[in-house]
Amino acid sequence: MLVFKFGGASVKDAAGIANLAQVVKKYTHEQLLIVVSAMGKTTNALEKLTNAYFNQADDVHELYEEVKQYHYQILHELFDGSHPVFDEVANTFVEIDWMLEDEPVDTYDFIYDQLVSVGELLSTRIVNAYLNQVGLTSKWLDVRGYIHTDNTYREGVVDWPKTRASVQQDLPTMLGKSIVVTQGFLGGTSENFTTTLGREGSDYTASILAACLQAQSVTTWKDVPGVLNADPKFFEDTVKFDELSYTEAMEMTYYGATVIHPKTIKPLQNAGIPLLVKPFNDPDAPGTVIGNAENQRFDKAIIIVKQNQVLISVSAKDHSFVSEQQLSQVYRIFAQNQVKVNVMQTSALSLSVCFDRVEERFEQLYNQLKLEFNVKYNDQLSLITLRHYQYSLLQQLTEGKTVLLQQTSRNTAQVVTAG
Ligand SMILES: Nc1ncnc2c1ncn2[C@@H]1O[C@H](COP(=O)(O)OP(=O)(O)O)[C@@H](O)[C@H]1O
Ligand SMILES: N[C@@H](CC(=O)OP(=O)(O)O)C(=O)O
Repeated sequence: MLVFKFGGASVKDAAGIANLAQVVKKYTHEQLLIVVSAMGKTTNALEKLTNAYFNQADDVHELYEEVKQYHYQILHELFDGSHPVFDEVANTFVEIDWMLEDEPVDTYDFIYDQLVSVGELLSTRIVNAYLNQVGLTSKWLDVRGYIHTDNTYREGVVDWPKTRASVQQDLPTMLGKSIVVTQGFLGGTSENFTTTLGREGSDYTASILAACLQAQSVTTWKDVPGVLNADPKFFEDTVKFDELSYTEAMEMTYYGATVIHPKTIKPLQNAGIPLLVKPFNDPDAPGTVIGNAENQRFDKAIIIVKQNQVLISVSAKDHSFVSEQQLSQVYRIFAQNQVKVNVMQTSALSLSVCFDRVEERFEQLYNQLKLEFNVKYNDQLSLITLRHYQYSLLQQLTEGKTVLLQQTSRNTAQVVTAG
């Protein structure tokens, strides 16, 4: 049994969905579970809609119409107007209609998940209908009844025993009968509310389902030839890895390589399932196999750049030395605000922490820190991480930039720069 994951870029238009079907056609001799993300940039559009609705802004209906138009245009390109998928999609939009009618009373994170999740519900309806239309028998599955999470909205924590039991109970029989198409990124709470697993979490969904089903492999179909030593959107002369160890892949994604969601690798490593990263526009190309590759040599360094970073500097109000108690207090505040620390450095009198600027969380984090400490910060920074680096590359990448923090170990160098 194989698990395929198709991300937003692969299903961004009608041609993408037709291409998905062509890829799937090559594997009809296998049992196939297909995990699909929201189409194109739908999640970003739904995030905007959530913000507008939460703040009761004037453009709520305009933003909603844009999402609708985008989906209906693709539907009209793929299906005859009388196809039942039009009703399925309309019924899915009704979930948004109901929410938008009332004023927001729940928390932002709760509302976010109920609205943003619609992207994956729509894309899977469309993909499933299209596969059936071209003769690839497939069934739509609501993943929210299978991936059980707690109620940490926007960052649902998976209840593995419950998830494993549900998945193992129904999926093997379903997969024996047809292809199964389901949503990435989503989970469900015990009260049947929708959760999401964190932005770009569909890779993680594929990994969870594969681990529960002891799948042969997971393939994530991407717009790149495989895992490269750097993001080709920002660097020229990148090289593709034919193989990569689970450990190296975990390190890369932990430091911010966006090609795979960081939570994806561990469940696959535990279950000994390889992760294939392949190009959706050249399905026969070998891509990258992430598995038990050992003693790998890295002739070229891996470069990971995270933008929109904040470097905050915290010191005691009484100007005393940084103590373990203060360190734990600072970490507690970061954890409470669900802000992940990317790099941390202490000196005698201050503690510097680098993290992603997430607008909805930043203000509260800053205010809480300010209550207990003296706080200064710089923003709009970049965090450059190099794995298997040479000193000359570090110099080259930081040339002409102001370095605000630097940390190096034998394998890894991290630099926070302005600009
Ligand atoms: N080291 C890397 N190797 C390959 N792609 C990378 C790397 N780092 C970042 N990327 C980016 O990851 C993108 C593919 O991942 P993503 O956009 O999450 O795909 P999808 O959402 O379609 O699953 C590429 O377009 C590329 O810009
Ligand atoms: N649609 C969600 C989940 C996801 O994983 O998407 P993608 O596979 O396109 O990165 C997001 O954009 O966050």
